[in-house]
Amino acid sequence: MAALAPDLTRARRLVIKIGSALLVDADGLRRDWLQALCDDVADWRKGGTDVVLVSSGSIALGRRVLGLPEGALPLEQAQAAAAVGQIRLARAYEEALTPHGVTTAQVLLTLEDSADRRRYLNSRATMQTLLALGTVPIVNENDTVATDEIRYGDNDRLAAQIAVTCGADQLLLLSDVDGLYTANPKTDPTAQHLPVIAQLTPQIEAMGGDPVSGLSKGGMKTKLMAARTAVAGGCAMAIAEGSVLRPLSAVANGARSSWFLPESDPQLARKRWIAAMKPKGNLVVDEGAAHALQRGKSLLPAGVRQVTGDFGRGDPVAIIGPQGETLATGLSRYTGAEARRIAGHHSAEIETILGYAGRAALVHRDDMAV
Ligand SMILES: Nc1ncnc2c1ncn2[C@@H]1O[C@H](COP(=O)(O)OP(=O)(O)O)[C@@H](O)[C@H]1O
Ligand SMILES: N[C@@H](CCC(=O)OP(=O)(O)O)C(=O)O
Repeated sequence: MAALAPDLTRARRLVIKIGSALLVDADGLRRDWLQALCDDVADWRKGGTDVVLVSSGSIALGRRVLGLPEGALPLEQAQAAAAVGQIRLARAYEEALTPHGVTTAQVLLTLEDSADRRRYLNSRATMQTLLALGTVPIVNENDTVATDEIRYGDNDRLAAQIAVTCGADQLLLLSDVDGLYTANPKTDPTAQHLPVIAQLTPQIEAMGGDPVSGLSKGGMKTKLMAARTAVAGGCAMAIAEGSVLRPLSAVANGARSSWFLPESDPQLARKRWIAAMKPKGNLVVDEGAAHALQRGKSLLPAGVRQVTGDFGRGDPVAIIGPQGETLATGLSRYTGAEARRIAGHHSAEIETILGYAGRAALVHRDDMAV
């Protein structure tokens, strides 16, 4: 393993993406392989790593059960196959992990669940809770309802989004290739393997070639797009050969792979992401609150003089100083209507004013880019 590559055995929170071809072959579900993968997953859980599995395979499994023909399927048939396959897929993971005392949970998402702020916060909270409870979430795209406009279409990018959403420090894409090469190794015998990619330069991005289909499903292209999301979100990403039994142990023991190094720590990446958001409202604060923010404190309702805009919980708001200068962008823990009612009041009064106990801070320092 290259010196700079992260150590898989030391992952704090690990997201693993499993492609359809690894799970399903001409004879159906590869149960022995799945059991060996889950034996690895259980070992990593025992070692204290939180694990999320992003698994493809619902369409590949379902189409076999339904006896659908080879080749591309019309959308309705792919969705029907996904419905039939997903239930079997989730069951197979459950059967492989239960003997290890590991509880599984099924999570089905669409692109909208990360694009829409409220749904994003909801799915993030659910994932955090599932991990805090010690379960292994099994994630897939909700293919049965996801039409073209709202679907990722490939689980590489879904896995990267999940990794960033959950604050994972490592993402492992298990594929049929042991990493990124300077060109497609299946067609170019001179292609060189790249063990560590410290920066996603345009030269590296060009190595992905063209997507296999209009949906960018498959190939290296979507893996490089996933890498961009992961590393910008502070998560290291690896591409490794997954067809061997116990692929996590293989990588940990030095099997060839490619690692993309994170750009920054997740907290810094999150602040950058917040800073780039378009505010949906303004909170004008007094001198005391402005000073508190400079010292890294949260914004309490007591320091807020004026609230403008119609925003929801979790929406971005601009925090404006007494002289009209923009001090920060942050995510509001209250709606615009609620913020107007509690502005200027002490946090202890929130329950009396709103009729329920809310958070003490209007914008928490973790959710603020100053
Ligand atoms: N620069 C490259 N380096 C490695 N593989 C590449 C490259 N360009 C294209 N590929 C192709 O990408 C394939 C892996 O993508 P894909 O088949 O979609 O895997 P998965 O099913 O795991 O998502 C490899 O088998 C290889 O043929
Ligand atoms: N969500 C789809 C898989 C999409 C996908 O990315 O597939 P693959 O390229 O095999 O990882 C399914 O479960 O069939």
